Amino acid sequence: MSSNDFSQHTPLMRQYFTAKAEYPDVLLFFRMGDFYELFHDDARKAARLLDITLTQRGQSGGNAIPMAGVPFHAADGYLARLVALGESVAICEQIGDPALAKGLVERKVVRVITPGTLTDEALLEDRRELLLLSVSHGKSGYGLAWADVAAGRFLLSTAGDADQLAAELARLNPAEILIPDDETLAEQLAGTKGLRRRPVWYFDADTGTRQLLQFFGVADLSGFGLAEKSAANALAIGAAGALLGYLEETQKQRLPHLSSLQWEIADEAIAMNAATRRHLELDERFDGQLQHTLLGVLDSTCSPMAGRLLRRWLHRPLRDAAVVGNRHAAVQSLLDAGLHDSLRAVFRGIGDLERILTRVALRSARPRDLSTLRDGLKKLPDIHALLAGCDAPRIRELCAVMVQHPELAAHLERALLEQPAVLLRDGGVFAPGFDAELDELRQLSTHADQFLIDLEAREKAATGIATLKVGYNRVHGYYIEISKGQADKAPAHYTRRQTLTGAERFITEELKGFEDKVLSARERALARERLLYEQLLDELNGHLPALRACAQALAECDVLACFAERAESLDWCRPHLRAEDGIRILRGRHPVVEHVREQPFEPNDLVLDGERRMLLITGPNMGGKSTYMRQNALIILLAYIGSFVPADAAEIGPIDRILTRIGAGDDLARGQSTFMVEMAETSFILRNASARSFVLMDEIGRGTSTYDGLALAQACAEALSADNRAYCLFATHYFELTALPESHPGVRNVHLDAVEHGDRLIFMHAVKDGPANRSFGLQVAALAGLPKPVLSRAKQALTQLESKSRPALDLQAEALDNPQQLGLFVPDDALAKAVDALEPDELTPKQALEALYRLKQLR
Ligand SMILES: Nc1ncnc2c1ncn2[C@@H]1O[C@H](COP(=O)(O)OP(=O)(O)OP(=O)(O)O)[C@@H](O)[C@H]1O
Repeated sequence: MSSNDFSQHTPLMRQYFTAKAEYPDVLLFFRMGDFYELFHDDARKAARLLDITLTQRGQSGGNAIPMAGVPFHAADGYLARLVALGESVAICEQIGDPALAKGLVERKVVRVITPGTLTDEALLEDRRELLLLSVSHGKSGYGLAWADVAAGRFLLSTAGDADQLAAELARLNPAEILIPDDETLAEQLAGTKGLRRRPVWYFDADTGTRQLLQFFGVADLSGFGLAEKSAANALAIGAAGALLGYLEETQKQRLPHLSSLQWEIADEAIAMNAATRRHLELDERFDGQLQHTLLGVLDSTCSPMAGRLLRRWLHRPLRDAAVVGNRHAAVQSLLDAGLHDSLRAVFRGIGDLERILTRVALRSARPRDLSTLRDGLKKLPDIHALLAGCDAPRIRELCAVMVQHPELAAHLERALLEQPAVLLRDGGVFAPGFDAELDELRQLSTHADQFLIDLEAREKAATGIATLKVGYNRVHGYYIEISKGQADKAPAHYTRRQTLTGAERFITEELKGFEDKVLSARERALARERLLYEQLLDELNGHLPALRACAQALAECDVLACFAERAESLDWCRPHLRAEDGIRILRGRHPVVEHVREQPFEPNDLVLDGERRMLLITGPNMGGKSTYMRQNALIILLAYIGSFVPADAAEIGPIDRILTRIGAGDDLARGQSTFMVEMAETSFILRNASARSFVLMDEIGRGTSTYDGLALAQACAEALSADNRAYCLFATHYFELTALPESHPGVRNVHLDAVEHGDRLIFMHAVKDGPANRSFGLQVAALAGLPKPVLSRAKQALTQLESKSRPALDLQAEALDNPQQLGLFVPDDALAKAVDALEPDELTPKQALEALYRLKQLR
């Protein structure tokens, strides 16, 4: 806008435009009295996003000004909605006192509320952290720095390639991402929510180093593992510098609670990419629902901070069996001592100390934050007493960090009312007896009447004047009134204040002093409370590092107690993480399906080792293939976060990755066809799976024509077993693949079964050795209600197809070039094979009956 334009505006609008010019990209909440007003485009946008009325305000520069506003006292709700939509809001407050200002009151942007930097309780979700992530890039890959400002965590990592970066983004799920304003990342991350482009030089490593040194007040960065001048460090420092710059710009205050910087090294965790997290529905289902997810079943933590820690653990299973084993031992010791219930009863009253301490550091803590902190500290002795009987090393370590603060707890106890006011500005925060001056001020304002009655009685007695009375009027204030007739008896220290027809009014030093005190007592009591509050915050800030460590230890104990409770309630067992390779899960169950299903869940084993690395899983639709595959991935994941697992026994060797390819149409929105997504995910797996990776492949190849699909499925299965040598569960409807074990020693067939009973189909859900013999596709279709005429036509077509003989599976190169040679149905000698495979002495009556049904179907 030219200065010419500018001068045409009213002084208020000029003030507005000056503020807005500094924050062109965010909504500006401009404080006017009891409202935050938005103007021009901001007003139009806010009206649309918040469904508030768009009005107009007078004229400025010759035009009506579009305006929308939200009441100051209801601003939190609107801000929460805006940040949830990814918007940032600059809060422009009135700085001066409007009553004292000559002309226009001064206004200033005091902070910018952005989705990734929230700390206000009202704007945060209890159990979900909001992260601000900054990403830099260079020849050696990417540097990542992220902060959970509300909890006071500041971390670093690096990603070697775009795949790893995508995996980290999926793990962290940041609310805001700062990227250099160049093409590399902008293109790569296009469409990611919360992207903010920042000038490229903000990510410069030298600038970053200076910023970090200054921010932490240290002479070098060796304490943060950043001493070495490596390319990875430079990238991480660049990202951290840009992040600090953004925090400075938006928060406009010191952030003393971000007191350290930690590395989270990718190789220390079991890697899971975005697809795996989605497929396993760790904390969100395909349809976006949160219920019936692993976290939904697992999370019985008491405090919100523990809920957040558990979610972080779930997204970052650790490879270090010693650390995880210590968690198992801690859970076991809680169970052995039968402590988890009583511990959890105490944790229920702990509250979100982690976030409260952040607000203490930012001096935005509210009175109820401090009373929650007080109540939490009061519980520490009980927690220590309960844990005294637990000798698990991790519990002992946590107890050592959970330092008790008896003096601080007693101080808060003395200082605060049991239930202090919600807002400091209303007073009513400090307890009587804590501060003599406050008590007196309160006494004055609340007990003024009694004082006057007492004074009147005293003065009557002292002067012997029966008509003497004490009164008050708005003009003259307090007075002692004596009737005309007795006025000359007034003692010498009475000063005449007013003469009325029938009476004289006096004032005394004492009454004057009382008046001064009373009239301002309320204001002064409030000011006193504010001062005491600041002092209390100072004191608490002196203990901040120890209190924060204590809060973190409490959160971890809460999670471990949750694991113990879940293990007991859901009958889960302690897994054994062994050093040798291999997986042996006995009678494993799917934690979520079991939880949701009303009928009993059929447990199944999984044994994988050097000889038996891949299971080809066949069986009817609805038979339980996907459930079986996922349950094993979830059991492995649970074991490596430190939880017990839904099985009778589990021994699991080292795992470096969990990789999954499971179909779901959720990627269509991203403009990729189902088949493209399937192949992209498969190629990721083939590039990344190692002999210690656990891989799930669900019906690979079904997204394209039968022969192409079969050929691809075969080639992938061969590669995974022969080249990657990964532990793999490979579910397929291509029966041809069941011949694979003949040529590939590490591959075994297992199947799930169903039996027809009259016109009903009964799924057995039990995993058995050997291939399935038919798919029951038509029966399942009937169950799903496919129209009868379509079904009968399908039956005819099936009979025709089945009557054509087919060659045995041969997927050598020539066959792949002539896919028509490939057949799709059960080999002719299947009946003979199935009869051979029967061991009549080993069968239960139920299994014998099932076998009979199977044999009949093979005819
Ligand atoms: N072990 C089990 N015990 C009890 N019920 C089970 C078991 N496994 C699966 N189910 C039930 O069967 C349903 C179908 O299972 P699932 O989706 O795993 O079958 P599927 O073989 O993968 O089917 P499709 O081939 O059609 O994808 C599940 O929703 C669950 O309710």
